[in-house]
Amino acid sequence: MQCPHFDAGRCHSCTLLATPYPTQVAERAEHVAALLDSAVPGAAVDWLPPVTGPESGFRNKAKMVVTGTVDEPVLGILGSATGPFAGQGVDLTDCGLYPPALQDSFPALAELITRARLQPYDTTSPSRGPRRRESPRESAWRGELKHVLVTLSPDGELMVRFVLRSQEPVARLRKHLPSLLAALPRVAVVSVNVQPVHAAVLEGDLEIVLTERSTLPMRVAAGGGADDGITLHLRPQSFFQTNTAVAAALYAQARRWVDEVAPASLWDLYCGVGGFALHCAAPGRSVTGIELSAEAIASAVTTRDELAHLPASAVVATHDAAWWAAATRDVRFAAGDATAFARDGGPQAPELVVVNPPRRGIGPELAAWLESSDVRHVLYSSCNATTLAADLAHMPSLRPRRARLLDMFPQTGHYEALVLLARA
Ligand SMILES: C[S@@+](CC[C@H](N)C(=O)[O-])C[C@H]1O[C@@H](n2cnc3c(N)ncnc32)[C@H](O)[C@@H]1O
Repeated sequence: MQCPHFDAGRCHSCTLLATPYPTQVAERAEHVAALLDSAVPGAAVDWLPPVTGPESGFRNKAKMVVTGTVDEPVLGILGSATGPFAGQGVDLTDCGLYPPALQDSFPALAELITRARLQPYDTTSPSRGPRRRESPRESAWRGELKHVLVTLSPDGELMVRFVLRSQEPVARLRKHLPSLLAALPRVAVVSVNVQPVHAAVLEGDLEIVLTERSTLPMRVAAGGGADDGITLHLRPQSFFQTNTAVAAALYAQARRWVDEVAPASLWDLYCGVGGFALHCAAPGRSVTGIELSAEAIASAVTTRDELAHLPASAVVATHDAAWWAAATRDVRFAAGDATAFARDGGPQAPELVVVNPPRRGIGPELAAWLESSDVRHVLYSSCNATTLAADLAHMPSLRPRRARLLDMFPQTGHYEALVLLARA
């Protein structure tokens, strides 16, 4: 794939652009197999062929740093610390990783920034004198708008979040919101996130939703059909897998392996908005999802309740309304720390545990708990095979049996790996 920004040295994100895509996939497959082999020597792992999706236009979310001026805002990234673009805003509105519907939203968003006078946050210079630089207080930096975060649903709707330094511009944003909604009628949710700290942090704790709707419906359909996917609800501060097509394949694969094992009880730790829990639900199966973000838990509960009360004629993910009413009867979600829940949870250990942690992995404490528990199977979905391998080394009694690479982030060294472990 060719990219003018990469060629000119303006953006270095897609480190493997020069490598043909089939070679990239083969190398990633070798990489994860070698890591698993070194973590668990001699494990007889049945590898399924890698799941791939489109090579470009696959990112469902754009995280745009806003630089430039209020009259000419630049949406993209800040050039890397060294080199010819250091400290400069780089326009990435035509980035090839974004689908056309995301790219098409950027001009109207830039126009709103100008109309509502959302001055881009100036990360480079405190406004008043050297003493401020010695003691960097947030008030010393100019500007308000830090990032614009845009998520595209598979059905073409958008969620737009403005990350601001303070609430000062919120009234202006509200006033000009109708013009944005007129220009982009597929915008379902608009919110402000307040991130008051001068630090390389994408977003803060406070979220103010400006639209009537607060969730973006994300239909994840492995087969692509209108009624074969579950529609997950996504609130502004919740995590969602970056590549919706590959995420659908990930949840479908998880469901197939879980149904083969047919556990009566399952925990989905690090459950986010409930993707694994809800895809793996079944009549007679008790499912518990645990997640740190209360917003994500609220989203998961919304989806569960929607599935529990489908209209009699509805068919979702090939099951009818009666099946879903039975499948969701024993599905619960709770906000909390995954390790603390397992350690202090009190309830009997389930037959199967799904874990899908952030890049740092589940860590030695949860791995040790799983190792010494009665859990028969673990389904580990990982976006970082190095921490996956380290975690597996802490669970020698749980042997990897089946595995699959899911190519979630083409053009980069990153990928998702799904591994089914069974107690030896
Ligand atoms: C890779 S995401 C997976 C989310 C979800 N399984 C999915 O498929 O979208 C990891 C999730 O773990 C959550 N998380 C981070 N630390 C956690 C912790 N200590 N305990 C529970 N959840 C945590 C994050 O908020 C995030 O939603």
